[in-house]
Amino acid sequence: MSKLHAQNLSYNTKTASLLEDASFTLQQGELVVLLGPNGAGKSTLLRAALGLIKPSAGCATLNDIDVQQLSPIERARGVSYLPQIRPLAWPNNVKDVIALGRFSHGANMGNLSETDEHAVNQALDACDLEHLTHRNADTLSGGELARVHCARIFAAQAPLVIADEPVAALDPRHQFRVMDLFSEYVKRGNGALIVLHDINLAARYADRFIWMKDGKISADGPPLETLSEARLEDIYGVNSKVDGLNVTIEGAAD
Ligand SMILES: Nc1ncnc2c1ncn2[C@@H]1O[C@H](COP(=O)(O)OP(=O)(O)OP(=O)(O)O)[C@@H](O)[C@H]1O
Repeated sequence: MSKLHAQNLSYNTKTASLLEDASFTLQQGELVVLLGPNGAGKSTLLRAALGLIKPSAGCATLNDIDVQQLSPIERARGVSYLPQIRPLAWPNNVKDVIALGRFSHGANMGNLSETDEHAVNQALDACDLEHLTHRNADTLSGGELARVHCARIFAAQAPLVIADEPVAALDPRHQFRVMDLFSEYVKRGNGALIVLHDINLAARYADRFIWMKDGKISADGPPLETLSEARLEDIYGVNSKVDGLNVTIEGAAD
C-alpha cells in the first residue's frame, strides 16, 4: 500500500510564513480534494510534501522514506505530479509529451517499449486525444493541452497522483471526463490528491476534503462532515446554501 505522509510541514521565506504545521496522509484507495482560496498555500503544501522544496520544519515520507532522500525517478515511480504551471520545454507532438510520463519507467523517447506504447495509447484514448496524437503540443487549445498533461500523468501508472488544478482550463464535459478518469484510477486501487476550485465538482468526486486557509490546514474529513455554510464563509468568505453535497454560492460575504 503506497502512502504519502506529510508531518507538521512548515515553509517560511525571509519575510513570510507560507505553510504552518500542516499534516496529511494520502494513500491508495482514496480520492482527496484539496480546497482553499487563492494564495492559501495549497501548491506550497504539495511541493513540500513531494520534496520539491525543503520545508523549514516537519518532514514528508513516501512509503516511510523521507522524500528529500528520493531521486526524481524514485519519487516519480511512487507519485505522479501534475503541477499548476506546466511549461513545455520544447514543442513536441502530443504523443511524445504523454510519453514523458514513462521516463520513470526508463522509457526511451522515440523508441518506446511495447509496455510504454500501451500505457501511452491507453492514456491518449482515455483523455479523448487520439485525433490529436501527431499535433504539435504548442498548437493545442488550453483545454486540449490540459488533457495532454492529464494523459501524461496517467501514462506514468504510479500508485499515487497529485494534480494541482487539473481541470481549470476545461469545458464542463471535459471537466467531468477528466474527473471520471481520476475516479476510475482510484477505483482501480490507486490514490489521488487533486486541487479544485469548483466545490460542487469536488463534492461529487471526493472521498475526503482537506481545507486550507492562510497556510494552515483547518479541516480534513469526508465531504458530508466538513462541508458547511459556515466553513465556506470561513475559508472563502462567501455566502452559500449547502444541502448535503449540493452547494450554491450566493456571493461574497462582505
Ligand atoms: N518563493 C516564494 N516567495 C514568496 N512568496 C511566495 C513564494 N512562493 C509562494 N509564495 C506566496 O505564498 C502564497 C501561497 O502560494 P501558493 O501557490 O501555495 O497558493 P495556492 O493556495 O496554491 O494558490 P492558488 O489557488 O492561487 O494557486 C501566495 O501568496 C504566494 O504568492
